[in-house]
Amino acid sequence: MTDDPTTLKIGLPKGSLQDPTVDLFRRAGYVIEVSSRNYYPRIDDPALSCVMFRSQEMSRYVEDGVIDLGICGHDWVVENGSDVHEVCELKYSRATTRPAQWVLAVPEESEVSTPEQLAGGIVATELTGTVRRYFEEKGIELRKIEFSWGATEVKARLIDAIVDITETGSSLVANKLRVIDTILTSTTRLIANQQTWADPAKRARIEDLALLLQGAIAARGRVGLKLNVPREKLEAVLGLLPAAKSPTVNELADPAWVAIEIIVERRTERELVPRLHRAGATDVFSYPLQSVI
Ligand SMILES: Nc1ncnc2c1ncn2[C@@H]1O[C@H](COP(=O)(O)OP(=O)(O)OP(=O)(O)O)[C@@H](O)[C@H]1O
Ligand SMILES: O=P(O)(O)OC[C@H]1O[C@H](OP(=O)(O)OP(=O)(O)O)[C@H](O)[C@@H]1O
Ligand SMILES: [Mg+2]
Repeated sequence: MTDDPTTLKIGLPKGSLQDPTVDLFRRAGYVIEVSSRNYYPRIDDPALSCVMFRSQEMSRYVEDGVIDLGICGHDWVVENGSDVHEVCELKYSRATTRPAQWVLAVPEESEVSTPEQLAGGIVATELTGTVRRYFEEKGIELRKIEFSWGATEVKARLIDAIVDITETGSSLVANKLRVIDTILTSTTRLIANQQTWADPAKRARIEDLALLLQGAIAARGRVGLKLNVPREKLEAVLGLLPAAKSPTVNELADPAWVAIEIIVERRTERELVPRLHRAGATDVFSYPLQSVI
């Protein structure tokens, strides 16, 4: 890491969020290299220096100014009660773009179906502070909230319940667990040290970084479409396109034809393209987008 005071020190999350975070930086246009035992990834931006931390600890180091910025789950900012500035939400988890959820779960065969029925029981979790507050706010007294180092699902049958994180739900299904409540929903965040954020020059650079990262996320769900249309069918084809943004319409060498270019939601592509073709569009091709800002 550099000691240059103008360099922004950013913490990248080790663990669950590591691969999707590195992938996000690459799609945002950075060349970033991570090697397995070196916790200082190399990045091709001289104004940024990277260090890897566990997501759980990120907000503490950002709060203390050890690093200027960090990427971590919102859950651990809440759990640590850190005074940091949340610059923006970055919508990705370990495997999907869905948020991760901390859920209160019991074995499928358990008679418990409400948190109140857990009074006097033992609950295991990694997120002890947040879980303690949850039960306190409901006025439910437990015998114990036990810290779990991991493999939390297995403990549900040894004690009364667990609070663990779920994203795809496959671990809950595999361990035959039933969710009785959601305690916290969490997405990934870009967080900044309060003093760094208060510095206008640094803030502008952080905002630029946020824009690039969010642009790469926005591009993931969209595709570009390019198509040629006979001029007399232009109106019919335009009528099929999403209304929110007007498409680019370009002249072609042959005055009887025009070319249309538009960005659409990836999930609508399959339905839209055959309809455009039927309406007279030819040479329809779609391409992935690197970034949408
Ligand atoms: N599917 C997921 N499982 C676990 N954490 C996830 C998932 N999706 C997103 N996260 C986020 O990742 C962070 C936890 O990451 P971290 O890698 O440090 O823990 P971990 O995955 O439990 O690590 P370990 O492999 O040691 O269990 C949290 O902020 C959490 O919200
Ligand atoms: O809903 P899913 O997509 O299945 O994801 C949730 C799983 O991921 C995490 O486990 P992790 O790999 O961190 O192992 P750990 O339980 O040992 O921490 C979490 O503790 C769940 O087990
Ligand atoms: Mg884990």
